[in-house]
Amino acid sequence: MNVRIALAGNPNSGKTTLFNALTGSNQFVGNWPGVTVEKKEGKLKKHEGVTITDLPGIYSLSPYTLEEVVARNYLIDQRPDAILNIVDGTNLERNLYLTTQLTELGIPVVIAINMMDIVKKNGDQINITELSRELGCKIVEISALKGTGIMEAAESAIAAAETGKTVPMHTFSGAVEHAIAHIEEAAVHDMPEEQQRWYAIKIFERDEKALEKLNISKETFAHIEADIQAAEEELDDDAESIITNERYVYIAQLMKGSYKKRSAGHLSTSDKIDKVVTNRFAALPIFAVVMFFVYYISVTTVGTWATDWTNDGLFGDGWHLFGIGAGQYEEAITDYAKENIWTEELSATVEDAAAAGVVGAGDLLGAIEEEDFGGFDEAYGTFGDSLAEAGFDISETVEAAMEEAPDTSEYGVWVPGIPVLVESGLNAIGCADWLSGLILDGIVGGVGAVLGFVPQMLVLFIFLAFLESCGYMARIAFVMDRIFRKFGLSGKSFIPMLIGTGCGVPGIMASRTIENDRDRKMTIMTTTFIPCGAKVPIIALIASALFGGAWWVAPSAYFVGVAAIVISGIMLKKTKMFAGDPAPFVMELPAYHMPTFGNIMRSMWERGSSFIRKAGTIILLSSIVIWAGSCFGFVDGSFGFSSEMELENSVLGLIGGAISWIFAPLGFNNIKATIATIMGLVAKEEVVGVFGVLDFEEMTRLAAYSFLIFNLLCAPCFAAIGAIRREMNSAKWTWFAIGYQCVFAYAMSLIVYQLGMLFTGAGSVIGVIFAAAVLAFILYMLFRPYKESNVLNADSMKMNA
Ligand SMILES: Nc1nc2c(ncn2[C@@H]2O[C@H](COP(=O)(O)OP(=O)(O)OP(=O)(O)O)[C@@H](O)[C@H]2O)c(=O)[nH]1
Ligand SMILES: [Mg+2]
Repeated sequence: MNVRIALAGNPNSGKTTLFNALTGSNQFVGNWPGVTVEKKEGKLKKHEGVTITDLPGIYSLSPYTLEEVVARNYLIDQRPDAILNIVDGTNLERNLYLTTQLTELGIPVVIAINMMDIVKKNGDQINITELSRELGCKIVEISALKGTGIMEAAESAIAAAETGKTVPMHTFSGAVEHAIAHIEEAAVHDMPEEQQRWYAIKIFERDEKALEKLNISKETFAHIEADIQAAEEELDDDAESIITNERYVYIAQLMKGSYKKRSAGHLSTSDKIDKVVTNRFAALPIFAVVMFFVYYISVTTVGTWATDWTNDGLFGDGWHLFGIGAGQYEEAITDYAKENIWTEELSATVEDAAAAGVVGAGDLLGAIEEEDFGGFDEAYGTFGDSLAEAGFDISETVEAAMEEAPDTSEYGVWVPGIPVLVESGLNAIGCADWLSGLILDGIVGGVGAVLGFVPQMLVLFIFLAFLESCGYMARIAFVMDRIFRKFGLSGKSFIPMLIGTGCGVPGIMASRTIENDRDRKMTIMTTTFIPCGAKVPIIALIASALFGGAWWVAPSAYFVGVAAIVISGIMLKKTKMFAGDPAPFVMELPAYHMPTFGNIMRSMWERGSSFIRKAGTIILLSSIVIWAGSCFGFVDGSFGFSSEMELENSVLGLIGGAISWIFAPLGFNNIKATIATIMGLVAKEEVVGVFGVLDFEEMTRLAAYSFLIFNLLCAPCFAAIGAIRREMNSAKWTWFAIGYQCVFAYAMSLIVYQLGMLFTGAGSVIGVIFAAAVLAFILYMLFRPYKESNVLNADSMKMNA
């Protein structure tokens, strides 16, 4: 026995929630319409040979958008053995429109009325027996979220699949039925009987896709056309509207007989919340504050704390178990530092350096004044060399004192970090030098550097999952529409960008819900400007290593992404390819609800686990490649391996050195930054991975920020480029998208770096002139009056070819 059951229903009715519950899958669920854009298959739990297919949501079987086509084609061409029609009980009337069409397909239908928990809470009543009799199929009340009734629904669908078809109970008016009967006779009588009615209705509606598929001869068609026109004349409307109207009349009558709403007219809690969060003036500030806190908490506070522990503890020297002994150590080391490190002489040197404006001296001074040894140690590690170079060498005092300093592991319960354990393990077995180098520097160092950021990302994903599944993000799409519209994108473009905060690949795929081809292309091109999960570590690394964990770095990266989208939208809209207004925004706003803990965790894990999987595969591999590239090279004129290879002589260094000039105008023409940027194309996590393997090399803050901007905005990783290729379905458009992203990133970094250098007083004349020219061009594009032209659309067609 092999039964195929398809879950079909309106967007946001709970299909995927039910699918996950029935099959134990982990498909993404969100509280807005259009979450699922591809069909997904799974096996029904505790039942042999039952396959369940989750489909994208559809409002009718006449699709408008790409993902709706996926659903319709599956139902019509693959013909599942039964359809489990998920109906949102809180929106019964609108949902039944699809039901009336599904029952005509000649496939057995079982209706599952979902969200019964809310329906009951609202005190509304649905008369199942009556409705079931009228529609001619079995109805089960369920709550996919709470898990009630779901197995019964699935089992009813299996039973329906085994016993045969659903008989459509609804008949259209006389004139229409007359025409349909004729059409069945003339055009589709050689089809399986149960499919005839559906095709006849579609032919009556003059549905292009159905007509295309059936290949009806000219004479037959003329004959049919006469029948259709007769009905149109009699009912004084066009065929498609006749069918639509009659369906609505039928549904209204169904509702009258089987649905009782408790109270009408009073504002629901959802409406009350919406009055505030979608308020014309307050909406954006509220959103900005919400996003600020999300990024601030996940990257700066909780995130930093968790990441510090993984980086310095788990993948570092080690940590105090449960913090036992940490306090004593803190006291001991502070006392020791006050006596031996922060001598008057050293403090004076640092003060002088700070007065002379040496980078990092302020951080050191601050740490000394606050008696914060951790902060001092970190700042010394980063800026010690630059102080020495500027003639304020404090290394002698510090290094000498550190020899005798109290050791963390003598206090409390000390758990050594993974590198320490691995190193002592390798030493114990007398491992060869190169092998322990590969394992420690290549694998543990590279993969560890990336994994260290996992906690931070998980925190971010929890917040995003909450905002998504409670329904807030759907409002933001609505609010953003008012703004996005001004620069040529619709609010619908916001959803892909939102999903893109996790990973660009599903983000790009989510652009399928956008009907208008031009809007969709523009969204695909700009979605990856939003920092994805893999870019978060880059932001965090630069924020902590070069900006001393400044609070504004992480939110600023997010706003750079949004600004890039806005600027690109305005500029692109003024080009030939994207001229024209975005399609009107239509999306229903789902009711708010409290997400379940399980759902949030699932969503977080969905996004986070791919990151961890990548660490185990592609990042592991490229870490090894980078390690090898940095250890093999030319020593004294001959090629070979050395664990003490100078970067400049290594293979990696030679490659990086050969092309680093490209980034000179952006301020980071050093070999590591170049290699990191290139490896970023493999996976953005690699940018951090490279610094992990190759150690962080000093950059000025301005150069680092320029490096950050470039890496945030330039072409995404290969996986995302692949997604762009698939969704654009054209090599030309893919190249155009990548080219645009890289050029745009370059321009932005150039402007920031060169004009920033002006403020430091060290700007170069040529650089500033170039940057100013680029800025002037962008401003010109932004403020140039907008001309619409018809000829231009032809060009966009050409590019599609
Ligand atoms: N209160 C309540 N909420 C539910 C129930 N079932 C689903 N939801 C919520 O409804 C929202 C939409 O659920 P999904 O499963 O993503 O809906 P879908 O039909 O797959 O949506 P698309 O993929 O967009 O077509 C989510 O926020 C769910 O948590 C239910 O029985 N009760
Ligand atoms: Mg879904």
